[in-house]
Amino acid sequence: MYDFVQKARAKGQKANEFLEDQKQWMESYQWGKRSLGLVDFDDMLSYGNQLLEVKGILKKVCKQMEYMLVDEFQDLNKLQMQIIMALQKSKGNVTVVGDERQSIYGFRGAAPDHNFQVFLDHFVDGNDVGISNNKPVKPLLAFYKKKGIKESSFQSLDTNYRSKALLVDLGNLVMDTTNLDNKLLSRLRVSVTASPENKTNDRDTNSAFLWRFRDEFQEADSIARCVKHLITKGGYRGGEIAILMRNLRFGPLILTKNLQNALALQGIKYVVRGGQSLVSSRKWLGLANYLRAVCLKEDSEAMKSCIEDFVAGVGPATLKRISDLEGSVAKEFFTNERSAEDSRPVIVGFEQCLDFAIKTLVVKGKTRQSLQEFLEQVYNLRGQIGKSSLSEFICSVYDTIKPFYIIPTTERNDNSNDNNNSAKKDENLSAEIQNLDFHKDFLVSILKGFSTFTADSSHPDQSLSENVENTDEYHFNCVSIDSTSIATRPVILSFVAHLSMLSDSSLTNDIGPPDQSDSQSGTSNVHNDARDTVIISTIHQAKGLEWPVVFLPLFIESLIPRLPTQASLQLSNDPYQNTNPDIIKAKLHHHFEEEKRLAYVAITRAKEKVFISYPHTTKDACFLPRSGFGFGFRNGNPMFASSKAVVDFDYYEDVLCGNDGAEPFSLNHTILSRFIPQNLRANGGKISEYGDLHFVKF
Ligand SMILES: Nc1ncnc2c1ncn2[C@@H]1O[C@H](COP(=O)(O)OP(=O)(O)OP(=O)(O)O)[C@@H](O)[C@H]1O
Repeated sequence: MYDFVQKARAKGQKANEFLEDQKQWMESYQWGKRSLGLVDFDDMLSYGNQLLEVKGILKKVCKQMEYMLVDEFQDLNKLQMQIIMALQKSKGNVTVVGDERQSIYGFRGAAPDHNFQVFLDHFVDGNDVGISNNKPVKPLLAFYKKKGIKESSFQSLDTNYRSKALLVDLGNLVMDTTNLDNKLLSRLRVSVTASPENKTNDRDTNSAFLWRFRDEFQEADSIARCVKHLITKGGYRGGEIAILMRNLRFGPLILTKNLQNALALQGIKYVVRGGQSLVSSRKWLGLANYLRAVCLKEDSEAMKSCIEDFVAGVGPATLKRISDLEGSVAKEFFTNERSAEDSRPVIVGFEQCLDFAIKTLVVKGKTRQSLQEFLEQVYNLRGQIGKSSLSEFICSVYDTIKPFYIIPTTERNDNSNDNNNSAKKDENLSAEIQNLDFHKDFLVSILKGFSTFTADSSHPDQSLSENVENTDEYHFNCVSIDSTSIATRPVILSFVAHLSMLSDSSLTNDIGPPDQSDSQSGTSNVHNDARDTVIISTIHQAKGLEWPVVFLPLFIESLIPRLPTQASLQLSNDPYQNTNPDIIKAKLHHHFEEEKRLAYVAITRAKEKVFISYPHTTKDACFLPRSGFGFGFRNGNPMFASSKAVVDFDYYEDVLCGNDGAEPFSLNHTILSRFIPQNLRANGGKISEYGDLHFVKF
């Protein structure tokens, strides 16, 4: 319903244009909003627009601004365009920047052709407003010359300073196959070239990769290993890497789940953006950290975060003092537990430092007491591993941290320099507990919805959610956390990954530039450091952003390009129109053009490397190699038009594309017919239902 309302409003549809049942939807949606006292995003636009009609307001607003600059102009819908029109003070005060290739908000009513047309008709007055040395858009000028528009009213931005030349080529290949049926847009299009600097860089030859994997588990695992490799050996930081996907969910399927598990198992910090967050709360992150701290003794960062969250009066300064004991702990270990001949290095985790700090009175008084109590709780919970079921165990962890969320700040002992910091945090946490019904039943319901592939690695597809009891009955085998066996850890980590996805927005909120005091004191507060956090995001959310390295997993038909649904084709209720092959063809064309632009946006987010991948076993194949996108496999090697892409990780030889011989491609191929799976192609123009999706036969 929301989807319908959103689209209708974005298109500026009026009530009298709706059918009877659509009117009812609209009314009940409005009623629901009003009764809850809510204003949605479109309301902000339409109320804003209405406000401008109130006498005096428009004048007042316009007085405040001399010039207007509109970025991402192609994405404006009609309502937004109306606002721009209203705010236009005089010709020449509006500058718009847009790229028709990046128009990916058609589903929200974006109408680039309409926007550019309106701009040319209403805003351009022929004033010479030359602002750069870029070339004007020649073809467009020829067309508009007779209207008296001067050349410098248009500037073409045709140099890509962001990406390596091969990535620019790849983007162009994708777009070259786009058939523009709109004259204005085709006149506006300029061909993009890489900047001279990006053309000459040696690394360019290793910038684009196409991977095919056995299945989505192998894909996720390999991406996580590759990310790790890039961070540990390639000199990249986590925050320089993004994993972009068409959808983070697909119906009930959580598409990022495998990736999250794989990243968690590699110890890579990540944040999921753009997903539908079921629970937006920091407390879920707190629970996830506590689980990690209990289950993974070596996860120092999780333990530090827990202490910050759950131990009163301890903040970054105290944590740093404790971390600094690393050397002393190692020395003690060598003296007491190692023979003189054993020269293996020793890795000291934060927990050992904490234990040492308590023993040697490096921390004193109430802080020491609180830290000791915290450690004892952790040890107690660890003792349960191997004895209780997953749900019992997680509920015990929850019971342990629950009091920290409900004890008011004033009753907490704040006894160090970190008081302010921790008091503020406590305040946030207790505000959250009041707002959300955070109780055990809810936790258990999440647990019941949790399915993991790690419970029985011999059956990677086993979904524990099919049988809740399975999860509940699953007992940990791992008797000691120190054991090298990881038999139970994946289960817990899977759950942690699952949980952190539920709390993705709270994680996102936590990410920010490193705290000044932290960098001065040398403390690394990794959890709050965006620079070390890999981003998992939707392609739509990545718009306008860039990363040195971009992974594009699950590049499979049905995700990208998404197959058209009845709704996406916006078929009308008129049965004649729905069976008219020309109309259907035109709408399909429109649908897939937008999907290709999405691929273009995804590819052009990368500055240095892009890894496009897809699992082989799914029913849906990757459409890239056989589409007009201009790249595919030859003799088992991924190739683009220039054959320049060479995979540079020997490490990954085993997981790279299989030998499927040449798979030729043709730039001239009719994209449309290639996109529609063979079995769905038929004569006539009937719509058939296929599972939940409606496919169109033509
Ligand atoms: N003249 C220039 N010289 C060097 N680098 C530049 C120049 N202009 C832009 N860049 C760099 O190129 C990258 C892309 O620039 P910017 O984000 O402004 O482009 P954009 O057209 O808005 O991109 P998109 O619309 O695809 O998101 C940035 O890293 C920016 O610093």
